[in-house]
Amino acid sequence: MAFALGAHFSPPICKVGNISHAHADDAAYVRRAADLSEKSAGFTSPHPNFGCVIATSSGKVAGEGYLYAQGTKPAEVLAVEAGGERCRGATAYLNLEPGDCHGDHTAVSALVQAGITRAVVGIRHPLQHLRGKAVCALRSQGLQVDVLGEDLQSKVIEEARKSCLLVNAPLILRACSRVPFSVLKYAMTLDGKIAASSGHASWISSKMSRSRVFELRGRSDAVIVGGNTVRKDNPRLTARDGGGHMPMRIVLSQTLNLPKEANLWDVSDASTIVVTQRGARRNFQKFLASKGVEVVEFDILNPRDVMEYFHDRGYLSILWECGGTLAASAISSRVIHKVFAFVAPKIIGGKNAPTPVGELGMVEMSQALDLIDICYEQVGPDMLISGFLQPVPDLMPVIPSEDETFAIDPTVTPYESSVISFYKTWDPYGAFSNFSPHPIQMPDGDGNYVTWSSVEHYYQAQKFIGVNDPAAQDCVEKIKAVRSPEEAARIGRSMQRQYPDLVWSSVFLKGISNWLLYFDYMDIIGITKSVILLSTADKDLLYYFVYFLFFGSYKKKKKMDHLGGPCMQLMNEVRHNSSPHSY
Ligand SMILES: NC(=O)C1=CN([C@@H]2O[C@H](COP(=O)(O)OP(=O)(O)OC[C@H]3O[C@@H](n4cnc5c(N)ncnc54)[C@H](OP(=O)(O)O)[C@@H]3O)[C@@H](O)[C@H]2O)C=CC1
Ligand SMILES: Nc1c(N[C@@H]2O[C@H](COP(=O)(O)O)[C@@H](O)[C@H]2O)[nH]c(=O)[nH]c1=O
Repeated sequence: MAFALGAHFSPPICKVGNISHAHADDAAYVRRAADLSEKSAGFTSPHPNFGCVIATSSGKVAGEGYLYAQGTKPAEVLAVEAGGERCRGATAYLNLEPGDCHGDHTAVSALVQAGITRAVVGIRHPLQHLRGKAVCALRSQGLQVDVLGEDLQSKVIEEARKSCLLVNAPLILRACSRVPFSVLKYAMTLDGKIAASSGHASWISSKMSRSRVFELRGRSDAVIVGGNTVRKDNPRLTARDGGGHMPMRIVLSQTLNLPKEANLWDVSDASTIVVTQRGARRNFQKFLASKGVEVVEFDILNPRDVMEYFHDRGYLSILWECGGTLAASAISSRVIHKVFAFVAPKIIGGKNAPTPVGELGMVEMSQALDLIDICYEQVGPDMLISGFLQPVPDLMPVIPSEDETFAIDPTVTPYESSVISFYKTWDPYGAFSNFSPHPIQMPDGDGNYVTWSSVEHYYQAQKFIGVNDPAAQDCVEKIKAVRSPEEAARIGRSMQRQYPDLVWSSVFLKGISNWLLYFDYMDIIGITKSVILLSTADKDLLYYFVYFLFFGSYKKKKKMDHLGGPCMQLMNEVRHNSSPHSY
């Protein structure tokens, strides 16, 4: 699949004065960058969408690129590679200011070295620790940098800026709130029902609409349903594209009165988490755990707390495919940002047939929630109506960080400052992440050094190396071949789910050495152990991957099975020993 193109895109011609002509061109190229940036959707877990278009002074596109996945080549690098010599004196159009999770200014250096003389940036990076850095770096290298809405202002520019905001809405939201971007999707008949009175709902929307839903799932970190939808529909909630990104499946159930036989308990294709109320049906919780389903308990199960929890676990984008009961609760809790309603030209009737949104406590039409930025699209015989329930926060002038908001309004709780949380490479401290895109060299069984694209590639492959089974060897080769650490993780985890016995014992034995490798890896990427010691001296280092079943759960301090305990012990030693750790 090509993702760096020498494309044939030309901006629409505008015949009004020179400035508006230039603005129309700039706006069209930035919009093109925003459209391109979306092409990565569904390949890996959602990540910031970056696109880059390079246009020559005569208005021809020299090269284009988009970020395929976390940890792969930046869009700017791909675009200058495609543009070659034609980049000299050209303008680079970026929907989003580059983020520097590599620690080596890759995107900025690529543009400078290619001879780009002007950059037009759709929006500044929303994350505080990256915001403005690349714009400054490019300017300090002598490039003219125009940021939409700051250096360029007009109606067309404003529209282009908006397309940049929309294409990265989940990231923007992450910068200013503590919940993931949530989309409520449903399919209803023309008379507003999401099922017949019997509860039967397959199918309301057409095959084409349902394929569109698979695509939406592929763009999401997780899909959520309520307990009743599990009981009535026995859904699978997979993206169905055979090998692409599979969202986590999440069930919210207070009673845990769920069937023993359910498609969601088969975790061979995708993982499932059941979120429930503390103490609910302990035996059923054990049963779910035996199936490989994670159970998370809350004191009171409300959508906002659940969303804050998944935000803290690094989730960026959630698709709600529940019925009206949970949908109403989620809307009331103000966690739903966007709605996708598929309306099918069918009438089913039924006084008690369920509707998409249950009780919201509104009594007058003036209280109705108005959608904004509405789109109407025909999908086969159905109409898809989408729109935002809450505006995407504007970055102008600057979204205050939660810490800054706390300084003004102490009732707003800032992030727990004693915890360093990282998972995604673009988060603060993201370079610590096992997804960080730095190749490592590790000795193989014969002592020869082999290069792995990232620690994640190496780690996932270790699960199968030495396992005497052709399927395991095939899996190692697949892991080696994929470009992004997240793809490596997907292959490794899905094999692990399919063949738990094959994998487990070998991983267990290798576990500690992998952890030690992790510290070596930090040396490789230039973060020495002493820096770790300094920067974490009075902090709890919260490694998200200790959530994984294998490591046990450090945060919940519940199960320190497998590696959870030894990891924390080792970390405490590293943190508190002044002498270098011996390994
Ligand atoms: N056409 C469509 O797009 C869709 C249609 N449907 C249809 O809708 C019907 C089911 O609708 P509905 O009963 O509303 O299903 P929901 O998916 O909304 O499930 C409701 C259940 O969610 C759980 N829940 C957990 N936390 C909360 C909370 N804070 N507030 C509310 N509920 C919570 C409870 O589960 P528990 O009881 O286990 O504690 C509750 O009974 C089915 O007939 C199904 O076919 C469903 C989804 C989409
Ligand atoms: N009935 C209905 C939908 N229902 C939703 O899809 C789920 C089933 O997903 P799966 O088992 O993966 O095919 C179901 O539980 C409910 O959330 N969706 C739609 O796009 N159109 C429809 O007509």
